[in-house]
Amino acid sequence: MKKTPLAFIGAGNMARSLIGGLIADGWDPASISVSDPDPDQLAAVGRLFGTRSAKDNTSAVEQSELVVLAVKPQVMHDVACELAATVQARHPLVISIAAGICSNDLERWLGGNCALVRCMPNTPALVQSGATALFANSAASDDQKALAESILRAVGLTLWIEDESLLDAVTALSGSGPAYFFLVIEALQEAGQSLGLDDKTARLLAVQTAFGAAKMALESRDDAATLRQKVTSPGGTTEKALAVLEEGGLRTLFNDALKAARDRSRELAKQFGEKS
Ligand SMILES: NC(=O)C1=CN([C@@H]2O[C@H](COP(=O)(O)OP(=O)(O)OC[C@H]3O[C@@H](n4cnc5c(N)ncnc54)[C@H](O)[C@@H]3O)[C@@H](O)[C@H]2O)C=CC1
Ligand SMILES: O=C(O)[C@@H]1CCC=N1
Repeated sequence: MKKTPLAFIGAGNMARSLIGGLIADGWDPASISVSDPDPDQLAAVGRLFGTRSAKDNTSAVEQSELVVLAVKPQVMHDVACELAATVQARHPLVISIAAGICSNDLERWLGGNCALVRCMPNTPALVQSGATALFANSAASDDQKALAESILRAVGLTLWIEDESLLDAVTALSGSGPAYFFLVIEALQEAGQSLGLDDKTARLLAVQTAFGAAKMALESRDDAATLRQKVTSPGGTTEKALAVLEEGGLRTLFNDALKAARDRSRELAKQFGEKS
């Protein structure tokens, strides 16, 4: 069992996805301390995973070598300032998963000279199929980078980026991305039902088709466009459906959607990152 003492600050959706994935990968729940001012959230995580519930954020960090900040961007300033003294005394590696909040703002709030990895995971981490891009600040050592990578790799694919500003694009693509695919599954299910399939049948066919397509895209040597062409028989059914999607502007819609998410990530940085 892996026993590096970890703290999760915030016990919400993303913390649960990461903790669930880590435990499934063999992490000892007793080495994970979690804090959250909402007693229901904290109790739910303890019940689900058998992690330790800390009485507050500071005591969670006091016992840990690695701290994952899993709170909303809106509260990151207050949480980081509250933890600054403990972080300066113990020098844990700090990992932030917050959308938008830049490493230099976070480092300043934590008291300066602090090893920091900023990353953008996604909720499929819960089933160890996450995708995470990571960025390390200059204070993070190679060993600390390797530790951060090992945590996120336990819950899926990891890759490093050198240019922190690209995390806004990563957030738009893979951070928010599971929601786009869930929407497509919902839409396919509803369309199947409107053609007469019962809801269970429509759901199963939509979900398994999404899974099969993703698995093929991951495992095949062909790119997505080639795989799409192989489904599309000339004069057949797929051709008709794809023509409707292309004429409806699906590509433009996704382009606009990702731009909107990227811009919101930039706004979050401005809105919540300028505090001293
Ligand atoms: N949900 C997602 O798919 C993803 C979220 N993120 C990022 O993860 C972070 C958390 O997002 P979610 O888990 O979705 O939010 P959430 O709202 O589910 O969880 C946030 C948790 O923080 C707790 N909290 C609030 N104030 C606190 C404080 N002062 N100290 C400690 N805990 C406090 C809340 O009670 C809540 O349980 C955000 O910064 C978000 O940008 C990143 C990748 C994907
Ligand atoms: O919607 C959000 O702001 C967060 C960041 C990426 C996914 N969820």
